[in-house]
Amino acid sequence: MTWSLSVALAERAYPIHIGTGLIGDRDLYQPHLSSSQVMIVTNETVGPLYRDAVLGALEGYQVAEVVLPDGEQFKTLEVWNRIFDALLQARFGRDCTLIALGGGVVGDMAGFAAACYQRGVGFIQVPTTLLAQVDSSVGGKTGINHPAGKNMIGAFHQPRAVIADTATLATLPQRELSAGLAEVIKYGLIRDDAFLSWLEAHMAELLARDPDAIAYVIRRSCEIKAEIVAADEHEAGQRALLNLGHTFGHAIETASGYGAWLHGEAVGVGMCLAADLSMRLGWMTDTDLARVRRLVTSAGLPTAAPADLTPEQFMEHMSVDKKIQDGRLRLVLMRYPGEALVTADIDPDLLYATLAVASE
Ligand SMILES: NC(=O)c1ccc[n+]([C@@H]2O[C@H](COP(=O)([O-])OP(=O)(O)OC[C@H]3O[C@@H](n4cnc5c(N)ncnc54)[C@H](O)[C@@H]3O)[C@@H](O)[C@H]2O)c1
Ligand SMILES: O=C(O)C(=O)C[C@@H](O)[C@H](O)[C@H](O)COP(=O)(O)O
Ligand SMILES: [Zn+2]
Repeated sequence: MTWSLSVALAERAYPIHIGTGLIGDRDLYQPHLSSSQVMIVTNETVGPLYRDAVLGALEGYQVAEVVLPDGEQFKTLEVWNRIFDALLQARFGRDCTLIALGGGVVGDMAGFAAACYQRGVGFIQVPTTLLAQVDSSVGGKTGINHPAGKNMIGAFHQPRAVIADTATLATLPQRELSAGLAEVIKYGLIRDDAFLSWLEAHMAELLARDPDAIAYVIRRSCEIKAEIVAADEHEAGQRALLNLGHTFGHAIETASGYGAWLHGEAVGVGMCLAADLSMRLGWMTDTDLARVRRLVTSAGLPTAAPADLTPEQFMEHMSVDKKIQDGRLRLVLMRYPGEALVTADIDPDLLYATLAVASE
């Protein structure tokens, strides 16, 4: 069974295909290739597993490949530049197409390279992690990290298509599966209490990789993300809700120097901290907070920040958050599980109180 949905962005609308065995389906790629020149951007883990399937779909095309080192710590300017070296070495022109084959790190870097190469070329997302299939391959946020902050250098550049082959998840390590579930939980918390209840009831099936359960959460997550992106492509408003847990989570990732914490793990902790602060503000109840923490735990994710990250260090890292306006920190918090909001109206003492218990 294949589901296809569309990200409704007028002349830049694009399909998201979700199903098993899609990675080798020539018909899904062909309409989105601008010429015979195709560059596969992958990493040293995913390339050996799935490049042949992609190559099978591209017979007759002039295909080149660039293989990046694997890990969040390599989402850097220096490593990103290797994509341009490869494109120039292959003498690829403005009508080439990039294929991002891998998780969110490869997708963000390849997408940003596509945004910049010769001032912009097309790219196709072929996400191979749960996190990338439910979140990072959709919506056109691309970029790289800076030592001082996550995703600090980047561009909005939408893919031409997303081809999410759920069969690729068979080789994904369990820790990475859990990391992907953090972003899935996020969608429930920001706008779908029924989905949240469904996740509570089916977490064991998801962790056991039941194919129907996995396909359902990818589809529902992509539906929610596609709807939000279509309404607010450049994050002028409601798209910021997709950042629930990320101001705290990005601080954890940056403080740890990238890589020790998976993005999804940091976001899981971040959502617990957002729930804690929402409770201190009198919005959520302690029952709601316990529910959020229980769900995050049930997905195999941590709920506590590193013990050596002080509130002052947290604040320092959070002070470069991209949602800051007029020098004021804005956070995504929750009125209750299933309804999030963005607010700058944050009592510093309550925020400090949340950060002071972050590692508990
Ligand atoms: N652009 C966005 O909207 C967006 C959204 C969420 C996250 N992100 C970014 O995505 C990144 C996290 O993505 P991620 O969680 O996919 O991490 P990742 O890209 O590092 O992939 C996780 C690990 O799984 C391996 N892997 C990938 N697919 C595999 C497979 N099928 N089988 C076996 N191993 C496989 C990778 O090599 C890597 O070691 C972060 O940099 C985050 O900032 C971006
Ligand atoms: O697509 C979005 O918008 C998101 O915020 C999705 C997030 O899960 C993702 O981690 C994103 O890269 C964070 O964006 P940033 O602007 O805070 O770097
Ligand atoms: Zn994220």
